[in-house]
Amino acid sequence: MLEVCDLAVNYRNRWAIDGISFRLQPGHIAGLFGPNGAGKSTLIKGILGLVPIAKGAVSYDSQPLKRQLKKVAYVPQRNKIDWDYPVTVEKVVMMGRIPATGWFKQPSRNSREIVERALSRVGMTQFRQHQIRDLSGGQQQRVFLARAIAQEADLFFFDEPFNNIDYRTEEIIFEVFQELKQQQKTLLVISHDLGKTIANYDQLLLLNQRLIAVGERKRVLTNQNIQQTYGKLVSC
Ligand SMILES: Nc1ncnc2c1ncn2[C@@H]1O[C@H](COP(=O)(O)OP(=O)(O)OP(=O)(O)O)[C@@H](O)[C@H]1O
Repeated sequence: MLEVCDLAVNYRNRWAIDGISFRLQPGHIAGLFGPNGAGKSTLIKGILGLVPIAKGAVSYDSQPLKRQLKKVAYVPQRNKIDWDYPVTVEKVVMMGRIPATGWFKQPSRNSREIVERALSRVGMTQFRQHQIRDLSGGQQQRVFLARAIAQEADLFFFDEPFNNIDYRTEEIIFEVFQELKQQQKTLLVISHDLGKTIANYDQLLLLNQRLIAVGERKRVLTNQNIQQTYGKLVSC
């Protein structure tokens, strides 16, 4: 189980997030929602130690998560990635194997098979030798999903994977999420869609600097919680 306890991140004397506590169970998909600037990306970065945390603790199976980062797959927002970097699709997915095999080692046959299966799963096999910068946004997102699959992690963090993608890519992403859930993985996904895709999440978190609500969909999506999170009523 992932446990976040009283987490806070401060940027230049301003609290981006404060007092965040929650737990995520294996075999659950959690959706993290909140307005722009609510601190959603910061929360994931704080959990992973990618930004300094001002206070709080994060543990996985009762041990500090920072000592178990090999078990984590993280897919950042697409617009935060340098897409001009010259690298092929296959190499990007193979990078998912580095935590397991180490740097500077020739990929094992097992790793090559895992990468092949991951590429096939997201429908990108025929693009394996393409440069990542030449792909469409949705194709790039599929490649990063394949890299996360290839990592064979226990915990998965996705920052807005659904931005600017087509319907089929969205479908593939949710199919893979369900497969990971069946494998008892733990998923935390940032999204903005409080519409029909909300049914894919077992647990919702509403964030606006503080955690407004966390838990099962029906209990979380009350008008009062949504108003507190977004500052106005939205239909969902
Ligand atoms: N490196 C940084 N230095 C200073 N302030 C930052 C930094 N990163 C984020 N912030 C600020 O912290 C707040 C939370 O940002 P964050 O990116 O976590 O929000 P978000 O909920 O992910 O937003 P969005 O939905 O727009 O992606 C914002 O006010 C942002 O301007």
